[in-house]
Amino acid sequence: MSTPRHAPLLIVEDDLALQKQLKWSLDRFESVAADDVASAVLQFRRHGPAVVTMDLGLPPDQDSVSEGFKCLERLLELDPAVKVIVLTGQNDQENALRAIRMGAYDFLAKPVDPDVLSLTVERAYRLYELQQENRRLQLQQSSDVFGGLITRDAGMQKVCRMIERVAPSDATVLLLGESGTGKEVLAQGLHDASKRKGRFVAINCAAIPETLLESELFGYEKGAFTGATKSTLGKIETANGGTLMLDEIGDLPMPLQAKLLRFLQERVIERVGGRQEIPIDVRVVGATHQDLKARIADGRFREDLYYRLAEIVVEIPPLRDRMGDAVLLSHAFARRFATDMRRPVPALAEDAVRALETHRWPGNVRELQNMLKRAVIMAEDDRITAADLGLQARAGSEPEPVLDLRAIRDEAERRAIVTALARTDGNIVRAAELLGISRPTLYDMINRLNIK
Ligand SMILES: Nc1ncnc2c1ncn2[C@@H]1O[C@H](COP(=O)(O)OP(=O)(O)OP(=O)(O)O)[C@@H](O)[C@H]1O
Repeated sequence: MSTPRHAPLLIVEDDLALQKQLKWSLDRFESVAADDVASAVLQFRRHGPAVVTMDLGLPPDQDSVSEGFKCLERLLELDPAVKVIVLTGQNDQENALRAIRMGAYDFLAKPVDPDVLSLTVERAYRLYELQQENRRLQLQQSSDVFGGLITRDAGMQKVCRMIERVAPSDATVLLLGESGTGKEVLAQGLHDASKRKGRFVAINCAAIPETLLESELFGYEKGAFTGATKSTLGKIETANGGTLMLDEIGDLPMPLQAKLLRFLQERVIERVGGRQEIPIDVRVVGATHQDLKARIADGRFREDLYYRLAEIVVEIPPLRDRMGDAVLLSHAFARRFATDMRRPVPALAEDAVRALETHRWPGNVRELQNMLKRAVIMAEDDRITAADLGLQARAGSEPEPVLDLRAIRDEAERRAIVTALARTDGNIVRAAELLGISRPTLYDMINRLNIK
């Protein structure tokens, strides 16, 4: 195995002859040396070693182990991932174990067998590298592709993985989800993960008057209409080489739907008032909260355009269906807004948590974000209450979510048994088979759960 380029071996040994010997027997590893705590810390800061071999008896008190333990503590403080191999005296089991308890990777008794030492160092390097790689992968997974998107919900995480998977392709993606569910965040994430060189450009088709939308999208030539004093690029051309997000595409007027379809088929545009066809390489992401199938049935959306846009359809779950996310997001937003406002980060009071868990979130994450901003401003004594959120706990309006695991388990078991019995028309033997349990166990459960 070769030495990792950026992380040398640090040898801490005050006996210079021994230091030399160690360096020599470990010469296949790039190494630096130190002979006391101060120089070890200095070398550590300078070189960021992956592995350290260390004598416990260091000056000024070579006969005790106090300096050695001090050194071990300091190095692990600087990098808890570093692998320290402690070299102890013969029969010094107690100190060896103490070092391991403090976080040392391994110990060897002096005089050290060079082959054993070399092997131990190599193993330490391998472990260090694996842990680094692991950390790198974890960071990548929770990377900023989604610009700080927060979720622990399985459905939403599936959406993120799906976006990451389709990102490198050129497929047109249609994001379906209620307002405020994070469609724009996901479209931007798709662009970032695609590594396309051009820009991410978003246009809200519902927010621009129909008369202006065509020139917004396709651009115009000088003199195309009154006020067109110079040629201007449209959003499609601006996004050339990148990604174009057509938000609220369900609201695109019919004449523009025809023009967009032509663009998606031929990948060329003509600016308003222009005659030249301009080839464009752009990844298109459509997004809408509308039911496009219903709009097709009503004759308000072109079916052929739908199939051009819907190469990949991603359905984004509304916030009320994301388990635990409302409270998770609330903590995150409380932290963010309080930090921005240079105020202490408030805690969520119990009635606030309950109200957050039961609210229906018609405006999804955007609604929650606004609510938390207001609450951080309103909150007194570092606590956000349901009243600060403007969510009065409505007595009896929603049942409180059950958190009792036994009750949840009983309910799930009851449902499975009732379903199995229904499927097998009350046949206990077949129901037990279906459930993967024995017949007596099924009888016991039927009794315990009081299933009639
Ligand atoms: N999971 C999330 N974690 C953190 N912030 C989020 C998350 N989802 C959305 N947001 C934030 O909520 C706001 C609304 O998100 P976004 O604009 O992406 O929603 P949208 O679905 O595109 O809304 P609309 O349909 O109304 O355009 C943004 O400020 C966004 O940063």
